[in-house]
Amino acid sequence: MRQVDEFTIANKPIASIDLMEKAARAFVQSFLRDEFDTSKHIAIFCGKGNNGGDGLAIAHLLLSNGYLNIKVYITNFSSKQSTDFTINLQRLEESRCKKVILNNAADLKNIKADLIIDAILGSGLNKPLAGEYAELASQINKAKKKVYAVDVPTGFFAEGELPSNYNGVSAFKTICFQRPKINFFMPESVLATEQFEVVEIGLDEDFIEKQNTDFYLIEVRDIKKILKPRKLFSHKGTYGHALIIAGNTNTMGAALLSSMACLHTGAGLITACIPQSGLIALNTILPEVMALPRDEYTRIEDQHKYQAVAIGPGLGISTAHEHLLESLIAINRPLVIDADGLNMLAERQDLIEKLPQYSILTPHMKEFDRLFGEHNSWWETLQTARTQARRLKIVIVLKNQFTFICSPEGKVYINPTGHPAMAQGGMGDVLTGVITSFLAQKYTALNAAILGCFIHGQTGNELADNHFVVTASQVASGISTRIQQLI
Ligand SMILES: NC(=O)C1=CN([C@@H]2O[C@H](COP(=O)(O)OP(=O)(O)OC[C@H]3O[C@@H](n4cnc5c(N)ncnc54)[C@H](O)[C@@H]3O)[C@@H](O)[C@H]2O)[C@@H](O)CC1
Repeated sequence: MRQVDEFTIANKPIASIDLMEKAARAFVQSFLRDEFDTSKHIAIFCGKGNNGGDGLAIAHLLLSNGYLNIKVYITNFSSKQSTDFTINLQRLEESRCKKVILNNAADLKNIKADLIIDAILGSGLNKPLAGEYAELASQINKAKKKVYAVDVPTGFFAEGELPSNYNGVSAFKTICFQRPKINFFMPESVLATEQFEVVEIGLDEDFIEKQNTDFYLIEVRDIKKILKPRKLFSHKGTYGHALIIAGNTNTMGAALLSSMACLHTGAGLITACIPQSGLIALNTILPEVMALPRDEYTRIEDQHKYQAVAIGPGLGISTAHEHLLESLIAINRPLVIDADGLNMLAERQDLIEKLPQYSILTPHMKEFDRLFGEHNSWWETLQTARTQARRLKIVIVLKNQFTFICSPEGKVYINPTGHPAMAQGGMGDVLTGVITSFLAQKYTALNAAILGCFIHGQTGNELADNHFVVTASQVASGISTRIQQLI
């Protein structure tokens, strides 16, 4: 972002102070959508770098928007101050804004404010907080006020391994500039911010797009580019035959949910390979889906007739199932492997080495650790996932609130869709069905994973608008409508 910032200033008719003003305006616009009451007392904490410069510009703008109870606290913990901070400080001197200089954190007796804006340190953070900065962050947190952070909460690293003992500011919301920081997608970020919103500040988009990066945020426009409409004169054969090997006596629902999702995502034909005991349920609930009874099964005959094969949801672990997995891997055609398929793989590390290229693994964090060893942080987990995806030439879908899709080329695609209302059993089975369906329809493994995660999460998001909890069945049956809206 720093490079983009410099490029924009050098190549667009915009001075850095004006870019700061645009950033402050964008922050204030977003802030005003949440907080309308102009009688609120707002404490704005400013460092002396550009993050602090933003804070001063925000103070100025809030004053001109009728917020008269603004108090600006300036941290005087270092002698350095940025040019744009200095300019904005001069501008603020001319207003009636109350200012307090903090020479150390102890100068702050108590914070008499309804709201706090944190503009102490932003993306310039280059070491963990210590001394006065750490003390000030602790005092802000102890005040238990609603905190809005400017760009990045003070003390939070935008990228890289997050320290386990976070000691920075804990914000209610971070309003960040132009692009989300990668670490906002890590579960550990909840300690630093409950939510984040990205606001556009006019940085050069063409230049951003051309930057060399291994991290990509999946956006609607990407999905629209990948999705193909159904063609005139096409028939069920056009859209592939998916085989879903799933379900067991007590977990038949997993097979049904996966198959249902596969159906609503548009595969031409679907066969569910389930135990005899599930046939009545399958024929009753999903008459469109064919059955391949699994009782004595250790091999899948005619594997070539399936364009996509998934194994794992609710499958159960047994020697027969392990043989089945081994024989599928031996055929050397890409597979989608989930749940017990992954658990069996974890017990057979030799099979991991033989995984067909462009297979898709869909582990949650625990399954991932069983496969590739324990990790201490999400950043570490993500690095292993990238390395393994590249080494084995597979796609790894690392499931979480924000799912990371690691490609065989070592890139990471971050899926922004999904909702806490979806945190319920069966949701992963549905995702497997959706991805398998896209694979059957001849999307590449990477695109099937990207489409699957995005559309699955977006369907959940839409449902969560009107539901406290969104069930896996609801998501499965809502997928088709969502795809149609995207196309
Ligand atoms: N393109 C962009 O990203 C834009 C950025 N702007 C703002 O500029 C900010 C970045 O500004 P700066 O680069 O001046 O950096 P900061 O304002 O984040 O930090 C100021 C200085 O603090 C020092 N510092 C770092 N870690 C420290 C620590 N742990 N303890 C004590 N001191 C520490 C560093 O020397 C750093 O330069 C962004 O977060 C954003 O708010 C906006 O004004 C406009 C556009």
